[in-house]
Amino acid sequence: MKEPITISITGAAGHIGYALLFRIASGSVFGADQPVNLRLIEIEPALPALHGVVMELDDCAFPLLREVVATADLDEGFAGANWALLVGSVPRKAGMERSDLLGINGRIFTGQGQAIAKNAAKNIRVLVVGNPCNTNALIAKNNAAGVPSDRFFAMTRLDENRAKSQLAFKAGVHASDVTNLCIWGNHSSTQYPDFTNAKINGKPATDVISDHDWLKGEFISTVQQRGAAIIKARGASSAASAANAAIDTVKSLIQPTADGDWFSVAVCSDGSYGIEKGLIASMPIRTKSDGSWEVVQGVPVDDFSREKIDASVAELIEERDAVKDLIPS
Ligand SMILES: NC(=O)C1=CN([C@@H]2O[C@H](COP(=O)(O)OP(=O)(O)OC[C@H]3O[C@@H](n4cnc5c(N)ncnc54)[C@H](O)[C@@H]3O)[C@@H](O)[C@H]2O)C=CC1
Ligand SMILES: O=C([O-])CC(=O)C(=O)O
Repeated sequence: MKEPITISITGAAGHIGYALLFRIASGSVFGADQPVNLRLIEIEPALPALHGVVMELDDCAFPLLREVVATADLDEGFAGANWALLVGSVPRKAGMERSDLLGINGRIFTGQGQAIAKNAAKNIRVLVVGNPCNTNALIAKNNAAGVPSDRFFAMTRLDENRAKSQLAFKAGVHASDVTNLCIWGNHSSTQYPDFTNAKINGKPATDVISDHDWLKGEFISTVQQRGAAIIKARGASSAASAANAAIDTVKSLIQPTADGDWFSVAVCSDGSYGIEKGLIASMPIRTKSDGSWEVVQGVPVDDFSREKIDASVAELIEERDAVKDLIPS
């Protein structure tokens, strides 16, 4: 039996938390031979609800689940963490942009970044889900002195999965037939789902789908606005699909990427593709056989794509400038 790994999850009593914890505890994320410890972090008022969730975890009698800690104390919550899934934060309501949450949520990620730096394991990896996730990840990264920048990620996988499903519906194929789908930029309504490099059963999506007006118009706006459409329909923001995307992200970061493919996650830019260094921006990523990741280089960026990527990166710069006081110089 392997040594247990420790996963810290904030917002564990929330909607996404409820859809996430049980899949991690069951072994469907880190593997059927990998025991896990869960350190579940909530704000004080949500601790009673969190205790109910812990009772349910107990009642599953998961063979791989070892220690479960429920706490509002960040030092205790991130102690020895190998992975930190930062979900805890307020979701937006109908009519809001995700960036409207910066003032409410941004501050959460200063203390969490500091606590991660102080308490987590040396190999910590941090996935930020709470919105606006790119800039919250930027805040966490910049407050986590000593933790390398390549350990911080923000989630754009839900957007990738949404884009794959939309292309698959249009082409009359299954979503798993769609590969090489990159979301560029911010997890926001400026994000760019790049159909120009996507493939459907190995062929360019632009050859398989002849309706290029749809690709350039309705496809992009459907993906950009999908979160808002779910809030309108459900009266609450995506939770099960978001938890599923968080799981897909972690799995993609721990398993080698299929040859020639890539996946989407926002990482700390090294300046690739002209994206300002230091921003947390989504781009094409692959995981190598040694478990490290790299930005896939040489993905063609035409004039149409360039304009879209630049618009989303400009928004990331605006968000960063708006939270200057949360980022130590
Ligand atoms: N990146 C993405 O693709 C997506 C991101 N989201 C975002 O995920 C976040 C969580 O969504 P839901 O689970 O639906 O919301 P929710 O309101 O159901 O749960 C959030 C939980 O976070 C907790 N929380 C608040 N502040 C906290 C703090 N400082 N420390 C620890 N926990 C704290 C709350 O008590 C609550 O239990 C929202 O910001 C939402 O916008 C949602 C869907 C997709
Ligand atoms: O739209 C929202 O506020 C929640 C979210 O991030 C998504 O569903 O992509």
